Amino acid sequence: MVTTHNLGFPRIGARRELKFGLESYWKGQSSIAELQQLGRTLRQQNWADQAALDLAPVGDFSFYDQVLDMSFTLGHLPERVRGFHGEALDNYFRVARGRSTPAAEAHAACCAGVAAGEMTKWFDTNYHYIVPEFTATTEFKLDASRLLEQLAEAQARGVKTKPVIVGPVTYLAIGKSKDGSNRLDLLPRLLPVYAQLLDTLAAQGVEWVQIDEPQLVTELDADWQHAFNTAYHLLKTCKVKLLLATYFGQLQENAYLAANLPVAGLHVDAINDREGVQPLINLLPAHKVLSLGVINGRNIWKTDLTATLDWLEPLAQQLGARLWIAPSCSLLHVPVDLASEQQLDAEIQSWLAFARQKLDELQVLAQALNHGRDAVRAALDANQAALKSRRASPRVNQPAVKLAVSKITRDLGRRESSYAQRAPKQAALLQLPPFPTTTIGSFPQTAEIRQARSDFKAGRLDASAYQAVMQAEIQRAVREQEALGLDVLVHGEAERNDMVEYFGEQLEGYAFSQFGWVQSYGSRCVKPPILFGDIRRPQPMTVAWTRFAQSLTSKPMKGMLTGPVTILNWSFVRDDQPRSESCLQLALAIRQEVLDLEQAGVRVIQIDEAALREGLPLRRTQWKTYLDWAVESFRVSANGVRDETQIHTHMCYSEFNDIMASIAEMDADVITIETSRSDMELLDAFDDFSYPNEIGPGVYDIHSPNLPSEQHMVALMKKAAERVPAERLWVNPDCGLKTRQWPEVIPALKHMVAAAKTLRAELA
Ligand SMILES: Nc1nc2c(c(=O)[nH]1)N[C@@H](CNc1ccc(C(=O)N[C@@H](CCC(=O)N[C@@H](CCC(=O)N[C@@H](CCC(=O)O)C(=O)O)C(=O)O)C(=O)O)cc1)CN2
Ligand code: MET
Ligand SMILES: [Zn+2]
Repeated sequence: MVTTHNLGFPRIGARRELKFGLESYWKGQSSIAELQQLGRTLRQQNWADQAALDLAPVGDFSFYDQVLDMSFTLGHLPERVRGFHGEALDNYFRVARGRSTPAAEAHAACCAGVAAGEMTKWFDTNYHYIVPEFTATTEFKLDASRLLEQLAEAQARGVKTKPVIVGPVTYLAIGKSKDGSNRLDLLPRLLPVYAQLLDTLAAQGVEWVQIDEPQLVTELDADWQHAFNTAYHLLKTCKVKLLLATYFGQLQENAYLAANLPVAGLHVDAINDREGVQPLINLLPAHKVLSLGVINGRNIWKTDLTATLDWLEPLAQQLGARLWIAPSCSLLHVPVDLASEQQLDAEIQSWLAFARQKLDELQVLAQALNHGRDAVRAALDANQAALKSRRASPRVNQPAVKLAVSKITRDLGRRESSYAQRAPKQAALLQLPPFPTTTIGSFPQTAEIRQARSDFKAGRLDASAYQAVMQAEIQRAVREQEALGLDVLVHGEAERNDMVEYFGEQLEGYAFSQFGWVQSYGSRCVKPPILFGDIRRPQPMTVAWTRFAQSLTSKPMKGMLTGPVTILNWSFVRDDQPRSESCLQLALAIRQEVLDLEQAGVRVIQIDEAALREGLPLRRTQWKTYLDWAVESFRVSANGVRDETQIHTHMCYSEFNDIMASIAEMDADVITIETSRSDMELLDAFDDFSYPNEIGPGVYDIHSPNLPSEQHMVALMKKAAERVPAERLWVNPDCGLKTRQWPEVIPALKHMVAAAKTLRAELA
C-alpha cells in the first residue's frame, strides 16, 4: 500500500483570513486572543482539508514565516530583540516587521521598535523569509512551545500528523553571517538543540518528522556536504523517523549523499527531477522510504494522472510499501481552492487544480496504485478529457504568435547606437540637472484606491467613475512630485492592482482568478495571473494613463511597464512549452507597448525586471541558458526605441555580482537598484565591471517605516560617487512606494530631494 502525505498547506486561508486578522491585530483593532483563535481555526480547516491523507503536516502554519518560526524554536533571536517584556508573539512580529504592535507600546520605553529582520527569497520562489542572523557567538536554546501546541491540537482532532521543520544544514545555509564568521562553525552548537527537539516530539508520540533540506538541490562544496553527514549522523540516535525532504530541483551529484544519509525516508521532487528517480532508487538502501513528489506544488495545472500512473506503477511494484506519494513541495506556493472561482472561464477552470484539488488528485493516484485504475476510472477519464481539451484548444495555440517569435532576430534587440552616442541626445532633450531625482513607479496604494477598484470589479462603480477616481489619484501624485521638486515624474500606478497581474488582465493568453492568492511575505499576497496560451496584446495597456499623467506636467513623465521576464516569473505559466518561448511572446507584447508609448511622446520608459535575478536557476550550470533568453527577451522588449528615448530598468535586490555581465548586456540607459541596506557595497560589482551606463543606487529603504535623513542619503551617494562617475548617477528610492503611506513618503522624499541638491552643490 502506498502512503499519501503533504509537505505543507497554504496558511493564508481561502479568503485571506490570516491577512486580515494580522493587519487588524497590528492596527490595534483586535486582540491577541482573537488572533490566536484565528490561527486555531485556520489550522483546523487545513487539517479538515487534508483528512484523506495518511500523514498531514503540523507546524506548517505560521503567523508570518516558517523560517522565523524555526528561529524562535531554536531560541535564535537577533540580539536587538532580546529582553523583551511583552508577549512572545509581539516580539516575533518585532523581528518580522521592525515595529512593535500597539499591544507592545506599553513597553515603548524599554523595548519597542527595532530594525526589521532582512527578508529574502525562499530559493527560486516569490516567497520571502526572514533571514536568520548569525555571529561567531550565536547560541541556540530549544523553545518547542509553538510546535507542541499545534501538535496537541492535531492529536486532539485525531489527525495522523507529521511535524515539519527546516533542517539544520538548510537553516544555516539560508542565513547570513553578520560578522564574517563561518556559519558552519555553529553546527556543533545547533545539532544538540535539533536532537532535543526531535526527542521532545518523540515523547509526544510522534513517529515521523519531515525535515526540510532543499539545500540539497543546490551545488554543495565539500564543507557543506560534510555538514550533511555530520548533522544526520548525530541526529540518527533520535527516537523519531526522519523524512528528509528535498524539493525545487534536482539532486544530481548530491544523490549519493542524500540516499545514504542515515534517515528513514527521503522525499524528492519528481516534477523537477523525474529522470533522477530511477538512479536514486538504485542508490537507496533497501530499508528506506522513498517519497515521490508527483503533483506540481508550484503550478496550477491538472496533473496528467494517467501518464503519472504509467510511470508510477512499475515503481510501486518495485518499492511496495516503501513508496510514499505527495505534492512536489509545500502547497504554500499555490492558491487554496479552485472551487471559490466564480468568474473563471469554465473551460480554463477545467484545466486547473489549486491546493485542495491537488490533494484530491493525490488521492486518485493512491487509489489507483492501491486498488487498480478501475477503482477510479471515472476520475481518470475526466482528467484525460480535461487534458485533451487543453491540448487541442484553439485559444491556447495562435500560429501567428509562434510565427512572430520565430522571426525574432538579434537585431530586434539592438539599439540604433551605443550608449555613448545616444546619451548626449537624451540629455539634450531631457535637460536634467546632475544627480537627477526620480522614484521607482508606485505611490501609496491607499484604502480608497483599493476600495474603488473593488467596487468597480463588483459593478458598484461604473467605468467612468472608476477612471475619475484613478485620475484624481494620479493628479495627486503629480502635484506632490512637483511640490517636492522631483525631476523625472511617475504617474504612481494607482490603477494597477499589481505590477504583473495588471498586465496579465490585459493580455490575450492570460486568465486571472478572483481568489487565487499566494503569500508573498507576512500578510502580503499576490494573485499570479495564469498564462495559458500564446500571448497577444489586443490594445495598448498603459498609454492612456501615461498620456493623462504627462498632460498634467511639463516635467518628463516616465512610462512604467513590467518586463517580460518578471511577468513570466510572477505568473503561473504554461507547462506545455519552454519558459523561454512564453517569455519571448511576452517580450513582443511589451515591445509593442514601448513603441506605442514612444509614439505618444513619452521620452523616458521604465521596464521593471524585479524578478530577473529570482528566476535564476538554483544551479550555476544552468545559469547561462536562462540568462541568455532572459536578457534577450528584455532586449527585444526595450531596444526598439530611437536613440532619444531613455530606457530605464529597475531591479530590487542586491546580489548582482554574479550576473553583472548579463545586466550590462540588457543595455538599459539607466538602472535603478537596491543598495541602501547594503551600504553601497553592491556598487563594487558595478565598479569591477565598470557598468557603462547610468545608475540610480537606491538611497531610501522603502521596506522600513524609518524616515531616512538627508545626511544619510548624501553619505550613501558620496560612496556611490567613489565608484561610479558622478555624471552617471541618479538619486532615487530602493523600490516602489505602494506599501507605504503618504505621510511617510512626503518627508522621506523631501530629504531625498534635499540630498540631491547638496550633492549638486558639492560634487557636480
Ligand atoms: N507579483 C508581485 N510580486 C512581488 C512584488 C509585487 O509587487 N508583485 N513585489 C515584491 C514584494 N512583494 C509584494 C507582494 C504583494 C504586495 C501587496 O501589497 N499586495 C497586496 C495585494 C495587492 C492587490 O492585488 N490588490 C488588489 C486587490 C485588493 C483587495 O484585496 N481588495 C479588497 C477590498 C479592498 C481592500 O483591500 O480594502 C477586496 O476585493 O476584497 C487591488 O488593488 O485591486 C496585499 O497583500 O494587500 C506588496 C509587495 C516581490 N514580489
Ligand atoms: N514600478 C514598480 C513599483 O514601483 C516596481 C516594483 S519592483 C517590486 O512598485
Ligand atoms: Zn522593486
